[in-house]
Amino acid sequence: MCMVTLQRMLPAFSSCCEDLVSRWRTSLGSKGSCELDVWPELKNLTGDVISRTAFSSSHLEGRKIFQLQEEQAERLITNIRGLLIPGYLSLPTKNNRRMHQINKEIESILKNLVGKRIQAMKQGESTKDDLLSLLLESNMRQTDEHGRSSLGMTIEDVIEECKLFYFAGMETTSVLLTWTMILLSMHPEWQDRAREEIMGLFGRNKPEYEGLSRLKTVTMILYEVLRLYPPATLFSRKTYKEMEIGGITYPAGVMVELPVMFIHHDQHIWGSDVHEFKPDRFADGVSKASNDSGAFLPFGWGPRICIGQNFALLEAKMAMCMIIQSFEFELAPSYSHAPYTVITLQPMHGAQINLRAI
Ligand code: HEM
Repeated sequence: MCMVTLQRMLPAFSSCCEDLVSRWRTSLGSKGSCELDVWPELKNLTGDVISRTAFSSSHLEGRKIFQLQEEQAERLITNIRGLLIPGYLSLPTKNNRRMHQINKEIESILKNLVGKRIQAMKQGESTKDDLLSLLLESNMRQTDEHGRSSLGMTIEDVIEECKLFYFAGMETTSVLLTWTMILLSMHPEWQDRAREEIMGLFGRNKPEYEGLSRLKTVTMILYEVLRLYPPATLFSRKTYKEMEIGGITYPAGVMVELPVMFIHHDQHIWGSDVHEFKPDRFADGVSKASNDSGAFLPFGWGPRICIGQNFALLEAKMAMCMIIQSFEFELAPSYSHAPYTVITLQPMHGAQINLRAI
């Protein structure tokens, strides 16, 4: 996603963050402090951001889709964790019937939404600065340039892409923000350093694009969080023909897993302080942070690298700036540290944090 496009999405980022901060302010009560499990809150935030940036004016419909998809993911995990017998997913169990129904509901909302947008575009209505318009515009351009509609995506493809935005973009960014709040609670000296930088650049004003791209300490902190707690702990590839990797010959059809978590925690690459939270290691950029410039892989690598990485980092910077401008935070006594993987790396018992207004 190019920087100009991202810049145009900034108002959507900041208005979602404003909603979050004012909701948290309301929970503070008369003492000016409160305990909050920030994880579901931050999931709400990133879901809201994707809804608004993907579907702008129709973001309430977008939010409905994402809520349905969240229910779908939970039901799928329940199924996977349960006893798996061949054909189990096709049995008309209560869970499977609901999953089928959810699928139908999502597709029908999306079909309607995409159809309306295509109609509006054909009638020359001004396009919106959202992901759906970007997708449809580039699809139409491709169709025109080549004069063949077969190169463009079908409505079904567009619908699948819209669904992917949620899976790829919402959960990942929410866990990045959650681990960042947890680690800045564990390391208050870094919370202070981040606040100093943020207040120096923006004071109490709304962060703008120029300032966000000058944040150094906050960027180092986000990188260190992504190193220690990568939202995607591994990714997979399949050999499509016989090939040699690292001196071993693999036949076609072998699944190869890249263990991002292990690479990010390898002391031969990062040094003996590998398990410590030390954002300073990124002071001279990613390539100087370790002895292997390709070892930092939170967004994947190669042709399938995350297309949303700039989007995610800008969103995370905006959110952290607005949170840190308004609150000091520390871990609540009820917090218990238990990272575990359910597709993404999550805090098993939530992220209970004490917030205090500043
Ligand atoms: C901290 C946040 C994020 C992390 C850690 C992350 C991580 C990743 C990783 C590791 C991959 C590559 C998977 C592979 O190679 O098999 C990926 C792919 C992808 N990501 Fe992200 N992502 C994040 C945010 C986002 C956002 C916000 C969006 C959309 C707005 C997004 C959209 C995508 C898409 C569409 C792909 C598939 C690209 C392809 O297959 O060509 N991601 N992401």
